[in-house]
Amino acid sequence: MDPAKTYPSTICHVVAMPYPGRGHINAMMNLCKLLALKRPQNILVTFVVTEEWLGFIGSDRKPANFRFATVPNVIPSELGRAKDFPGFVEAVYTKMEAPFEELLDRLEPPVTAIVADTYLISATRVGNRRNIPVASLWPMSATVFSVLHHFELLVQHGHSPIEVSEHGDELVDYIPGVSATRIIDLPPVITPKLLHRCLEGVSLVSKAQYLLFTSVSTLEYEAIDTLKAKFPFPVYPIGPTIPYFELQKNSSLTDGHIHGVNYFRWLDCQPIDSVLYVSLGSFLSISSAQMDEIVGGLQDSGVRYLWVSRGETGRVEDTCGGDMGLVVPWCDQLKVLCHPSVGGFLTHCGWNSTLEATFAGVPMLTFPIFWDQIPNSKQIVEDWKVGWRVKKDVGFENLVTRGEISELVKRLMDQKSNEGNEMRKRAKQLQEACQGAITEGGSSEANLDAFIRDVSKGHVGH
Ligand SMILES: O=c1ccn([C@@H]2O[C@H](COP(=O)(O)OP(=O)(O)O[C@H]3O[C@H](CO)[C@@H](O)[C@H](O)[C@H]3O)[C@@H](O)[C@H]2O)c(=O)[nH]1
Repeated sequence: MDPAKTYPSTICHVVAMPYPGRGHINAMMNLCKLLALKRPQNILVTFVVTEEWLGFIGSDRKPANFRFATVPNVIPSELGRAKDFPGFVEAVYTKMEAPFEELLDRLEPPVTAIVADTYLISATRVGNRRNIPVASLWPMSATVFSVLHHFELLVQHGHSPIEVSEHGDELVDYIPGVSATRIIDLPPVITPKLLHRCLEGVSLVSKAQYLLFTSVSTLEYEAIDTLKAKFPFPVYPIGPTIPYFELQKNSSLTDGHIHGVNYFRWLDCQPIDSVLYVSLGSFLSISSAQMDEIVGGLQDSGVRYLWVSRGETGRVEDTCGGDMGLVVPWCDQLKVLCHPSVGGFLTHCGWNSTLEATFAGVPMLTFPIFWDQIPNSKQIVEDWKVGWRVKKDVGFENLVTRGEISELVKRLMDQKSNEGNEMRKRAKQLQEACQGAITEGGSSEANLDAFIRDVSKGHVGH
């Protein structure tokens, strides 16, 4: 669709505003592509990012009725964002409203609905002021949403603020829809100001007209059901918001080239379920001493691995390398996880990675680093029982040793072990639940259709 073209006023124009971070943008992008693909004639999606982010994603494949629009770089650069995370969040909360509103003034055709990341409170405010319906997209688990939505309960029980080093093992069993969780497995308070900002985003959901979850209803049935009962508007789990609809697009022979290596071809040559995929996130990194233990543990295990390592690629390559492993700076993660040779995932438990591994039926070793990754790890290990913890006590300095890592990796990848087989069986069950949700008549598919029907009311062809 040509941005300069005029569109019929009857077209349903959805403006999407993601939070400017990879995990958030990916989820919003996948939702928007699905919306556009489902109604190629009746929906136009305008996806709003900063000029810097357009440089990163502007050349991505997209449907014809999906276009980008930009706001100026009013926030600190993505490159080095982790250096002052609180400052970055503050800028997102305070600097994006005016340029977003100015952009809306210029956009044609008139905007029918805004889909905004829950953390983008400015987009909700602008929508409210202009009487445009807002769908708040929560990019993390419904469980984490429930914890934050009921944060007052933690305060009432004396569990926040709290000294985690002394009370970390106390159980929180009063958050509606959330299974009993140790304090140490809840999202940690990074700074009081950040917590305040985050709670502000969650509380502003009450001013939206829809709440969308990137999750799947069967994965978090109780949390989602409780929240459905709380809000007077539709709550739609539409996940997993991962690019499953692009899985068939390229064959592994033409795809997968990076730095002169074709990692898909390498995977094709490995035995089934033999490769551990390692990715510990793009944003915050672990200490170099811990990294050395992981590298050593992997080598000692004798297990094959494909490691996505940003920043430290050279260092990891120098130490790893060899026939057993491949180190790349980036890969097509969902496709890698779905490759038959991949039998395990050492993950930082970002929510998208968690959904992707679940969709692919791959058991996990969890190494959460911060925020929602910690409860995600708990959910993977204790609730779904599709993984084991590598890092047990996030926030404490003690290293997980190479010996511990090597043992866990060997145990996970041992195709003959009973406990491993039990876990693989459960991973396949969750995989079926995820894949069922997106097939015709599945829960997420039905929710997405209902959402499209709701927002396109009054527009032709809904
Ligand atoms: O080589 C790679 C590495 C990553 N990815 C993709 O990048 C995304 C990463 O997302 P996620 O796993 O959620 O990690 P983060 O980028 O760290 O996500 C941030 O955003 C998430 C969603 O809000 C939160 O759950 C995390 O804690 C937060 O760090 C996923 O879709 C991956 O498939 C690739 O495609 N190739």
